[in-house]
Amino acid sequence: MSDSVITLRDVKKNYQGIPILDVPSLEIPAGIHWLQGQNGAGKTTCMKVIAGLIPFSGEILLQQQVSSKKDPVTLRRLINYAEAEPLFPSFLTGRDLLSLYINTKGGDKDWITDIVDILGIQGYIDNPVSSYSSGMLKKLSLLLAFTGNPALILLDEPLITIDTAAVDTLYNLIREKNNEGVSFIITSHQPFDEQKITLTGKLIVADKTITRN
Ligand SMILES: Nc1ncnc2c1ncn2[C@@H]1O[C@H](COP(=O)(O)OP(=O)(O)OP(=O)(O)O)[C@@H](O)[C@H]1O
Repeated sequence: MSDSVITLRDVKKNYQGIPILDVPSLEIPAGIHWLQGQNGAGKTTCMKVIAGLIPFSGEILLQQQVSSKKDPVTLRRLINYAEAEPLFPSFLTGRDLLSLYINTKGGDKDWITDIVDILGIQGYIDNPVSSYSSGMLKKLSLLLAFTGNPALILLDEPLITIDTAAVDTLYNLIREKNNEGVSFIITSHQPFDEQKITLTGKLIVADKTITRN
């Protein structure tokens, strides 16, 4: 695997003409990165740009090979994203969403089923997501971010609303997948337990740009 997981080249993102991100050049090495910045600095915008979920100008390269310009579909398949405050169509059940993700993204179904059990989602997986509490919804959304065979997983505020047992499970999942070569970019306003995951470095979003620290 290339040492670089994500490269940004002249990436610019505006909302209604207002510049939010302007990153001339950034290379992010493989590993586990903590994306930091003040409220409104542009962390979520940065994740949505990298995940290919919102339009932007410039180019993103995954592992110096897969280009957002030339191969956006492959790029999206290899990058998973869990939103800070997930929203899903209310009439779908957790199982509907899980099946949809597994069918679209592939990956190891048995491994995912084991995680459903470990996270304790099996008790409500057949209920519509409209009946889920915010923590239940968050666990489901984190689980969905681990489906398929991603090269990079983006987790936006994964520690909020989940209980301490789920936080430990999440740390274990991150460690396990990182050992298999998956990289992570994670935002959190709370510090990580660095006894449980080893961070590669920090990415700071400020003044519309992103710097490595
Ligand atoms: N859909 C949108 N339309 C217009 N402006 C937006 C939109 N989404 C975000 N913004 C603006 O872009 C800027 C960056 O927002 P973003 O959500 O990326 O920040 P953040 O660093 O994730 O913040 P927080 O720590 O509060 O979650 C903010 O000024 C915000 O108001």
